Amino acid sequence: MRSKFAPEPAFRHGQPARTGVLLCNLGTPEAPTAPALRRYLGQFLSDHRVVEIPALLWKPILHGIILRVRPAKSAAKYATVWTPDGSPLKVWTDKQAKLLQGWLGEAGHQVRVRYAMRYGNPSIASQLDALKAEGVTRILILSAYPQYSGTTTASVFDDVADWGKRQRHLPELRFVNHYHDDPGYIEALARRVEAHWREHGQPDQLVMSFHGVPARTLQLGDPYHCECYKTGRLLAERLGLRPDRYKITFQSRFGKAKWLEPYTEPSLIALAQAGTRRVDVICPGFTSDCLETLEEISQEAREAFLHAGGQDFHYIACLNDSPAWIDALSQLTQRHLGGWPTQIASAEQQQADRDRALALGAPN
Ligand SMILES: C=CC1=C(C)c2cc3[nH]c(cc4nc(cc5[nH]c(cc1n2)c(C)c5CCC(=O)O)C(CCC(=O)O)=C4C)c(C)c3C=C
Ligand SMILES: [Fe+2]
Ligand SMILES: [Fe+2]
Repeated sequence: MRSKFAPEPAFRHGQPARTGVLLCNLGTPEAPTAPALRRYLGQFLSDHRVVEIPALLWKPILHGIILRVRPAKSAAKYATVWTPDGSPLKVWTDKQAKLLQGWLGEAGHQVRVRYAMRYGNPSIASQLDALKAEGVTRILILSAYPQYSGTTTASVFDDVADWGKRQRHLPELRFVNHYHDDPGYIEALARRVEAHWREHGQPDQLVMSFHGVPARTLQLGDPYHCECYKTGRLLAERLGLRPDRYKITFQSRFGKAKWLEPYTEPSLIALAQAGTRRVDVICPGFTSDCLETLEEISQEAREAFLHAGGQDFHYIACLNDSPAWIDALSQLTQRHLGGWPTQIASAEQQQADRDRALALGAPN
């Protein structure tokens, strides 16, 4: 009888435990084309964590309508943000993983950093396999989502658990649930905003736009809404903004059901109509720029605000490869690795690693 467990390499007695960090992001299509979008959306929207409609009802809608119409429309939007190196989400996540590896210290300090995508490639399973093949026996799963949501964070957990079901020799696993109020994360966001304001002055309103989820999930106990509000409040406090100078909104609504409100675009239109001349928009829940920030906010929402009478619209880029963010990621990782004997490097070695990571291309 064939076993469902993959064959294991011979157990290496006496070798030091190696630690892996897997930075997991949502996923993105392989190309800005309708067939690539069909594959990506097919996998994404079949996840019951994302669309909580019974499969018997949802499958005919997904395959009969959505996957016939949406791929071409979404592909056209992706084409407007695609870079020579591929999808922005993948480019930034790849770079963050490389920089984090440098910040933490490379070979010799026993920590190996990789990134994976929940949908599409590189898959979570392939990167967990790769870490195991590199001799890693302890893995920290770190999602790119600061705010916990069943639709994203828990879905990453499901995928890791599915992989685990196929392993005979499991690594030790740790899972970061959220870091929506992490001081390093808030500081990195604040520095992003302050850098923008040093160059362009302050707006009348700072709009903090988070990805939406169905409103029902809040009633059912998902903490996402509360965590977005806490992030927003902490960022405003750090920036010294009074409550009438900022607004928290939710974007990227999908389908006809009620999602978390207030919605971003109608809020921007209302602000313009009420005489707000300049808005700055930041998307704190997205740690990498992607379709939802570069197209939906920086293009579509900008146009809606200006069309409604607003004068000036500034989009503030995501954390991407900002040094304060990589530093926050590194602190967060080290805290969650606490207790695992990973031989974190000396202060001098860490500085040398940061210099090397910066030479990889992070701006100052
Ligand atoms: C169908 C419901 C969706 C839920 C629930 C949802 C939650 C959710 N998503 C993100 C982050 C991202 N979503 C992105 C794209 C995207 N999201 C949905 C739908 C839901 N998201 C779709 C259909 C798409 C694809 C684009 C489209 O066709 O409109 C992205 C960008 C990916 C990229 O390639 O650039 C991100 C990031 C979060 C954080 C979240 C819940 C908190
Ligand atoms: Fe989404
Ligand atoms: Fe969108």
